[in-house]
Amino acid sequence: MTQTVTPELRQWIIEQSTAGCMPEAVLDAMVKAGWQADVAEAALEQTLRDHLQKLGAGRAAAPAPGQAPAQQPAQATAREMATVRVPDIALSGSPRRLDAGDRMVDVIISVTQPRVVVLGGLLSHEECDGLIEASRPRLARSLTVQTATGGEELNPDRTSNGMFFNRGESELVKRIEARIARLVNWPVENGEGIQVLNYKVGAEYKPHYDYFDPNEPGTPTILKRGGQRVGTVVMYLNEPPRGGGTTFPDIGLEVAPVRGNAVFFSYNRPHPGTMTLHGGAPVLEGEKWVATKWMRERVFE
Ligand SMILES: O=C(O)CCC(=O)C(=O)O
Ligand SMILES: [Fe+2]
Repeated sequence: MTQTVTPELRQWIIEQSTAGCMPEAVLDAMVKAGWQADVAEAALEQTLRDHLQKLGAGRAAAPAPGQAPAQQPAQATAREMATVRVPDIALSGSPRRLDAGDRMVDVIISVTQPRVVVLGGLLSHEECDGLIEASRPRLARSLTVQTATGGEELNPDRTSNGMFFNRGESELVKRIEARIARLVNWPVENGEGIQVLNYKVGAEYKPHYDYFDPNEPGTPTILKRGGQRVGTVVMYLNEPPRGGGTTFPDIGLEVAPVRGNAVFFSYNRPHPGTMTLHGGAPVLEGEKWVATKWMRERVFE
């Protein structure tokens, strides 16, 4: 059976995309509604391309008489058209150290795909201790935002204790937030409050993605506050003698938890294709403390 793309479907695609739905989610919904995957993909790509061209034509100046019309941009895929800007660290020229404003930070490892950068000395030892001590009275078994409802729940995949600082709540928190914002070129206002996690022996955070799953019914509610997550910085506040590394199974990378160091990674769409699956490996000896900073597309308040 041949399926025909109707004007209603085109209109629906444009509405979903304008509302911030990623192409993968729109595609998925179409397939679930009975569209053949190849028809759905072609319709999505063509509709978005036509729509963007129409928007662009509205803005572009008409060519002067006798002048050739402006060249059409190279054909982009629907995914490329929907790609968002993400936090990133300026590493062109391969600098050994980065100026984070009030502190120089070492570049230890950088990976381009996925974007992962291991940073040395993002925090001083005193700052690590300061975060741990400030968090202690507020620790509770970690809750994860539950995308099914938009609420919070106890997550068996995450056996750590945790708490959130409010953004800018103390001089220490403010200083660290400003440093991260400068390093990853992303506004402080787009960041969630720093989260501190404490893992005891045997505790872990099973591999997961930090973005919110577009297929979960609670996700649109979560996204109203600042849009998707697009980047993460995990800072190590202490050093468990064994275990507790941050693993990236898709690329076989394990980052050792070294006090004051951090791992940064970014993801331009909420999709496993970003290869940003990661987890906190079980702590085998001692305990582990980390502070996580998540960055959103827009202002988070
Ligand atoms: O504990 C770790 O190494 C990873 C933490 C993490 O993935 C998170 O906080 O989202
Ligand atoms: Fe994570």
